[in-house]
Amino acid sequence: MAGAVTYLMNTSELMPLIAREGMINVSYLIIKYGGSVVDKLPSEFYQKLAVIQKYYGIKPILVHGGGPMISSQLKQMDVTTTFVDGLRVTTDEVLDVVEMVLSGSINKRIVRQLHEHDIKAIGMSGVDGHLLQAEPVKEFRQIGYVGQVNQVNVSLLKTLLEQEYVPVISPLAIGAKQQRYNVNADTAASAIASALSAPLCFISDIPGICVDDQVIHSADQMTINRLIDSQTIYGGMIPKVKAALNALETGVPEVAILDGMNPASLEAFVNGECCGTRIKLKEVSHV
Ligand SMILES: Nc1ncnc2c1ncn2[C@@H]1O[C@H](COP(=O)(O)OP(=O)(O)O)[C@@H](O)[C@H]1O
Ligand SMILES: CC(=O)N[C@@H](CCC(=O)OP(=O)(O)O)C(=O)O
Repeated sequence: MAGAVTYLMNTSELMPLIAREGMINVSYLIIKYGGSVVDKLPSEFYQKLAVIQKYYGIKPILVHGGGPMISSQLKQMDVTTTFVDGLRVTTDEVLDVVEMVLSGSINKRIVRQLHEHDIKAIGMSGVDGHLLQAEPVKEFRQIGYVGQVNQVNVSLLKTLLEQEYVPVISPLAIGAKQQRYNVNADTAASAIASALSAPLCFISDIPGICVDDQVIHSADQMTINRLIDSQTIYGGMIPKVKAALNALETGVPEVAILDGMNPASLEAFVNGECCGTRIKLKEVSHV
């Protein structure tokens, strides 16, 4: 017990227990972290997660990626892999590897990391309990078994959350005829955030959206489209910003891209403070 008290005093003191202006006022928080940081997150990140759960009373849901690990496994197997606009071309053979890497090794590794930090966690993919139901993306002829989520089993999620579990979700989904789909982890997280109308943060290996090597702390739809057109936003950042905008369009109150190497950013996001890049549909003018 003495340990628990010391821990509380050593974090952001008791401040967050009192609601402050700007602090997000929600029950759930969707946190997506990508393969770029999955094995690099410092222990303080998980400590902050515990603080958010235990002292802010917010129920986190983790959605993870693992793109680089899938690519390296495919390489070991001599299978060539390609991407179209940040989405992996997914054949049946690739799908097997995606499921093995994401729902097998990465998902369980994250669950163990959470357990090490005294956080009750349960790992599952979108296939389990029909958590994420999907249909093929419209470009399926070009990119194969890539899905877009059309339904989230919210009642299953809520049952787990009520039991104080943190769901750790790998982004595979199930279709109408039991077909599995590979879903980009950013879009899976966005669909879950929309289904729960909960804030969403993307934890990545960069401090936010960068322009000329500088982080921009806020970006609206118009700015994002311009940055995509000029190829200032490219690769894996494209599905991320598209997922962010889609989330905002479907009722998600707050979306940000945060730096996984800065554990303070998660708590700053919850407190409504400046951190990473906040995505907006339209920049609000203060004049
Ligand atoms: N304007 C940009 N600002 C920051 N990162 C960008 C930008 N455009 C593209 N990126 C790339 O996006 C990457 C993050 O996307 P991704 O690799 O898919 O990450 P994750 O695995 O965390 O989802 C960065 O490492 C960077 O290489
Ligand atoms: C369709 C599609 O591209 N799926 C992704 C799923 C993993 C993912 O999104 O991982 P990151 O978050 O690390 O990018 C893939 O196969 O790489």
